[in-house]
Amino acid sequence: MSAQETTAATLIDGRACAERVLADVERQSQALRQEGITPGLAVVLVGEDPASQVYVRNKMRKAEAVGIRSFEYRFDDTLKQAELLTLLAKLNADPEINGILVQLPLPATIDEHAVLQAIDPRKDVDGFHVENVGGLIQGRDALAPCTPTGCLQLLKQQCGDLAGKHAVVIGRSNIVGKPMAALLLAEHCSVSVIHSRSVAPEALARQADIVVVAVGRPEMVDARWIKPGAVVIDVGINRRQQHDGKTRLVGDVDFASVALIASAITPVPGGVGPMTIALLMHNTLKATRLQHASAESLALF
Ligand SMILES: Nc1nc2c(c(=O)[nH]1)N[C@@H](CN(C=O)c1ccc(C(=O)N[C@@H](CCC(=O)O)C(=O)O)cc1)CN2
Ligand SMILES: [Mg+2]
Repeated sequence: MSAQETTAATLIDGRACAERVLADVERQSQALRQEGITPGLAVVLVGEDPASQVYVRNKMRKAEAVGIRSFEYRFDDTLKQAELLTLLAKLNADPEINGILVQLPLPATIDEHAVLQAIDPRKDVDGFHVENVGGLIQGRDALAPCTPTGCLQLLKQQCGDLAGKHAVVIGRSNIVGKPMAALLLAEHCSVSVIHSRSVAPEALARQADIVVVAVGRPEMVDARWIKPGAVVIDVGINRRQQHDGKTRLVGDVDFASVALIASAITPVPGGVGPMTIALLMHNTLKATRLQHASAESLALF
C-alpha cells in the first residue's frame, strides 16, 4: 500500500514548499543582477561518501537554476586539514564568492569544528559558525542552519502562528536538534528537547502539539510517542534493506502508525530534504545582500 492510501494525516509536501522558496530566490537573484550583482556559492566536498556526492550535485544544480553561480571544490580523503583551511581563507577573501559550504560529514582525519570556524561568518550559508549559532540563540537575524529553518517553514505553513504551542524536539545535534529548539523558542513555543538520557521520552513527546524528530534511527518514533492531532516533522533519512534485497528510504518516524494518529506529517522522501537545499539558496541570497549592504555602508565613510 502507498503512503497516500494508509494515511489519515495531511501529508506536508516539502517538494512543493521548496519550489515556492526557490521561485522567490530566483526573483531576488534576478533583481540583484539588475544591480550588477551575481550571487556566488562555493561548495566544498572532501571524500567519496556517495550520499554527499548526490547532495552536492543537487546543490550545484539548484544554484544554477535560480541564478546563483556555483563553484565546486572536490578532494579525495587524503586532503590535509591545513590545505582545506588555506582554500577557505582564499574563498573568504574572494568577492565573487558570497556563500561557502563544506559538505558534512568530513573525513575523521579533519577537525570539523576547526573547519567550520574558518569560514567567514558572513559567508557561512550553513549557519554552523559559532557567531551565527550565538546570533540564533539570542534571537537575532543570523544565518541559520538550513534543515531546521526548512522545518520551521513547513510548520508555519501547516499551523500558522506557533506561539504558545508545546514543541518537542527529539535529538540534540548541532546541525538540527539544538538550532531547531532555538528557532521554535523564537516563535514563542514552549520547547522540550528529548535525548538519549531523557526519562520516559514517549510520555513527554505525547504532550506535544508539534514533534520534530532528528535522531538518525530508522522508524524509532511510533504512534506511542504522538498525541492525537499533533503535527510531526521527520528529519531522518535512512536507507533500509527490504526483504527483496532492494533498499528504501525511511525516516526516523514509523510513518504507517504515526500517520493514523497525527493531524499532519512530512513524508520521507519529499518532506524536509528538499527544504534543506531550498533554504541553502535562500541563505546564499541573504548573505549576498548582507555583504553588499555592509560594503555600501563602508563606502559612506
Ligand atoms: N554542510 C552540510 N552538510 C550536511 C547537511 C547540511 O545542511 N549542510 N545536511 C545533510 C545532507 N543534506 C544536505 O547537505 C541533504 C540531505 C537530504 C536531502 C534531500 O533532498 N533528501 C531527499 C531524499 C534524497 C535521497 O534520495 O537520498 C528527501 O528527503 O526527499 C537534501 C540535502 C548532511 N550534511
Ligand atoms: Mg571529523
